[in-house]
Amino acid sequence: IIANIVKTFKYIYGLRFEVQGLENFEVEGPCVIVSNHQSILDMMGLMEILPDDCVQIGKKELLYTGPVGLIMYLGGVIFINRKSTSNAKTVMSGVAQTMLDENVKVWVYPEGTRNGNGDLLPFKKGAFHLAVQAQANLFTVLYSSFTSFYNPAKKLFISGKIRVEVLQPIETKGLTAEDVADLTERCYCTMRETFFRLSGTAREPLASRHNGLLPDP
Ligand SMILES: CCCCC/C=C\C/C=C\CCCCCCCC(=O)SCCNC(=O)CCNC(=O)[C@H](O)C(C)(C)COP(=O)(O)OP(=O)(O)OC[C@H]1O[C@@H](n2cnc3c(N)ncnc32)[C@H](O)[C@@H]1OP(=O)(O)O
Ligand SMILES: CCCCCCCC/C=C\CCCCCCCC(=O)OC[C@@H](O)COP(=O)(O)O
Repeated sequence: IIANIVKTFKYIYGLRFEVQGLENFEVEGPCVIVSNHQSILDMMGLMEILPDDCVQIGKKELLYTGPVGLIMYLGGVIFINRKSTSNAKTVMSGVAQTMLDENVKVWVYPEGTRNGNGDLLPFKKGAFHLAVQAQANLFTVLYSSFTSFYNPAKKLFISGKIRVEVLQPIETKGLTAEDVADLTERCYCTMRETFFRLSGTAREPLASRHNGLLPDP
């Protein structure tokens, strides 16, 4: 119900979604879906392609946003405390079991926060641990940059087109916790390349973007 309501918002805001690779979602069974997260506008992009039986991981503060929090709670959003890694890890290991028991898909924003600076932030590892723990397929989804039509700092919000791509699933069967760092890095590199391609922007070296905090790809 919520997806159908939110999907109508694009007409109000003059946004158009051009989706490629949706057929990649046509794989049975539980999975983890990771995507980039630029703004609250992502809720429209999420609902545009949301598969059935898919819940999202959200920060626990969202639970206290009145009716919106209640809707999220009823919709099955899994709330985590980002300030406590041990608490978030405990919640997420329970999620791996539920995914398998109830055939559920889980959508995670691995940047862990909104980021509208025209690049991807370094990824947190929770989503990748989750996929490995559940031995489930991992899907990566990219939304092109919003910066040409939406920039709160410049008070810019005009109509625009968002290109979306669902990439081929990545199998995690046989992977263990030791493989998570490598899996995270591989997904980050692929998603960043795809993000720049969809956005029509040039790839900048990681070191200059993140002040050398990230290792070279
Ligand atoms: C008409 C009205 C309409 C109204 C519409 C209303 C509602 C719409 C309905 C629904 C839509 C809902 C959409 C919700 C969107 C919500 C968006 C968000 O809130 S994004 C923010 C929250 N999400 C996240 O933070 C997820 C990403 N974060 C992570 O995955 C993190 O890893 C973490 C689990 C939170 C932990 O964070 P930390 O900062 O500690 O990061 P690290 O990744 O560096 O981890 C540290 C350390 O721990 C190891 N680790 C991490 N996770 C695990 C694990 N699960 N198991 C084992 N180990 C784990 C990790 O490897 C690191 O160790 P090491 O460095 O040694 O490798
Ligand atoms: C100005 C344009 C506003 C347009 C809004 C259009 C779309 C609205 C659709 C549904 C409305 C309510 C859903 C609220 C969900 C909010 C999800 C979100 O974006 O949470 C922030 C969280 O990830 C990270 O938080 P921080 O970036 O760390 O803090």
